[in-house]
Amino acid sequence: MAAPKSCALWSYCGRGWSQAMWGGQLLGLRSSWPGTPLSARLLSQEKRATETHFGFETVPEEEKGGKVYQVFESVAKKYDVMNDMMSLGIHRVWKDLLLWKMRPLPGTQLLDVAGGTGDIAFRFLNYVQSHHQSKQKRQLRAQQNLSWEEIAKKYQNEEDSLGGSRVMVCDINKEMLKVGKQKALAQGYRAGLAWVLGDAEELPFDDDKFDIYTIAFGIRNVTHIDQALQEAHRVLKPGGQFLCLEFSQVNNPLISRLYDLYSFQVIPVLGEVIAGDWKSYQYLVESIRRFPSQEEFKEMIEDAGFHKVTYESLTSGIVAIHSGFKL
Ligand SMILES: COc1cc(O)cc(C/C=C(\C)CC/C=C(\C)CC/C=C(\C)CC/C=C(\C)CC/C=C(\C)CC/C=C(\C)CC/C=C(\C)CC/C=C(\C)CC/C=C(\C)CCC=C(C)C)c1O
Ligand SMILES: C[S@@+](CC[C@H](N)C(=O)[O-])C[C@H]1O[C@@H](n2cnc3c(N)ncnc32)[C@H](O)[C@@H]1O
Repeated sequence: MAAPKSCALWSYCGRGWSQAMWGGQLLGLRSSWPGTPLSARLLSQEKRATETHFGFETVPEEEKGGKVYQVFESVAKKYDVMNDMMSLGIHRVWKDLLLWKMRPLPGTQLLDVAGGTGDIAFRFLNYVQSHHQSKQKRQLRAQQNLSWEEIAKKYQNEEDSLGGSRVMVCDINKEMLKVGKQKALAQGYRAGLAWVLGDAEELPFDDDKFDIYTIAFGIRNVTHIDQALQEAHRVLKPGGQFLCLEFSQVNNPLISRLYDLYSFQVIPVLGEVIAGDWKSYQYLVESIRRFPSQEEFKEMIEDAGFHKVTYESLTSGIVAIHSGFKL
């Protein structure tokens, strides 16, 4: 595996360890195993406290980042086609709905974390461009005395066609970003778009920098979700919005049974047949089941300091869009 050499991965391992030490001490105070020396008890509890989940597997915290990296390195090239096949295109509707909920204003600075192959960023650029163009058309119609040269000039300026809006795609995985950049090139996205390698738990940006932070199908894969939420809060400007699209909890028992059947019996098979990768798609469905419910995740967002936290369940709760504001 080509694990990222950036210090980001090392430093979050570092933080994971110190958090675990803290957790271990807390557990140590509460525990009461007779006959075991204190040092041994603390050591064993520290060890347990550094464990986390990778799907249904229990792994040491410091190993999760590398395992997640391997998954997305392995699926990167087939990622987009897999999503269309597995969801019968429904993931496109969910992503469109995220944009409709966002309703970016002219000049919006968006940070799309775990942005992968750029689906959210491209939708953002389409949205701001089409809204800016209709506004421009209205203005041009109002200015009857402009020459054709002046009109043509207005349409030619690519940067201007976005009304000052920009999107930064940030992802920890080089291969996902590589596919995203190739897609951008092929589909003609250039202006207002930047790609950066970075960890959601330790974002390489200053405080109070972005108007909107999005994370779509990304936060489930992060080792310390609370840390990623705090980072989201830090980099947003006051008044900025946090938006997260993620798998959630199905609220209808019949659909839930069908959903389980489809998830566990069909998805890994599709993963194997289309991407030659059963394990990564087994991880996908397991990680979905491990992710907190709508209400639990709402609380976590509030704990990170966000206000006016709400969510909307889509497709019977298969996914949900969470929103919060930094005040
Ligand atoms: C490695 O990590 C990852 C890799 C990735 O490629 C992607 C992600 C992140 C995910 C996204 C970006 C989103 C796109 C990906 C997905 C939606 C895949 C995950 C899918 C699920 C967890 C299952 C839910 C899927 C859907 C709601 C999409 C619609 C699918 C269907 C309606 C299935 C229809 C298929 C058949 C009828 C084929 C035959 C199936 C069987 C024999 C099995 C039994 C199935 C049924 C009885 C019907 C299936 C019923 C449901 C799925 C429930 C339907 C519920 C409603 C209509 C409300 C990543 O992290
Ligand atoms: C399922 S993909 C989602 C991609 C895209 N947002 C979409 O909706 O199609 C999950 C992405 O999260 C990224 N990721 C996982 N852990 C991360 C972390 N700690 N920091 C940043 N990105 C991460 C993966 O590399 C992958 O590209």
